[in-house]
Amino acid sequence: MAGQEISKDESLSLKGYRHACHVMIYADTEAKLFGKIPIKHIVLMQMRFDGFLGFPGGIVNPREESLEAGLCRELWEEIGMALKVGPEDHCSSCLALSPPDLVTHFYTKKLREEEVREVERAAVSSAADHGLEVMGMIRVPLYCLKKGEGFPSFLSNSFIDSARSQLLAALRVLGLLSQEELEAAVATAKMMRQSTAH
Ligand SMILES: O=c1[nH]cnc2c1ncn2[C@H]1C[C@H](O)[C@@H](COP(=O)(O)OP(=O)(O)O)O1
Repeated sequence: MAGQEISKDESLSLKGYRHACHVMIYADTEAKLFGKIPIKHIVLMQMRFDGFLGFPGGIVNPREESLEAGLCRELWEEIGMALKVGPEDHCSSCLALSPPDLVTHFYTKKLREEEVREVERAAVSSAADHGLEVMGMIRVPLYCLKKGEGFPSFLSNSFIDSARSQLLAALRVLGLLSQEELEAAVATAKMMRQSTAH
């Protein structure tokens, strides 16, 4: 769950807060699963060292660098290549529910499909954090197949902090999935979690 939304400027005036910046990298694609199911969009997340899914990024100290400069530095460590994320890519800033002294800033960055492939290659071959803090970049399956396979099943995973809410909000705001598709996937994921709970 996400905490209370706050403006980026207001959050930077708060005393004693830490700032975390993360980015959703995405692209359009013509690719089709099994040659027939349109994938439509590539959305990148990562499997973290702690077994949770999240977005690339990390803690930034705004007294030392801008949020965007700090995010790009974190990206260099996690994906192993320079990726420019600027203020124009800012999506939301929220007071985290836990820990209480954290602001989470979220960005979205649209690339071309070939550039996303480059990010994926660099993440494995050059990133300092690969196999350490980051176990690997992953693509989010946005389609929905029978019995909740695809996006609903993906949503049943464990996400770090507000990463799941950030994903759902970004897909809605960017129009990558419709409100109806999102609601159906969330409802199916909830049923899947209940049916597998011990
Ligand atoms: O994807 C995310 N969305 C929202 N919050 C996140 C996400 N990933 C981590 N976090 C939270 C968890 C921590 O409280 C901070 C910083 O985490 P992390 O990315 O692991 O940063 P460092 O490597 O410690 O710099 O944000």
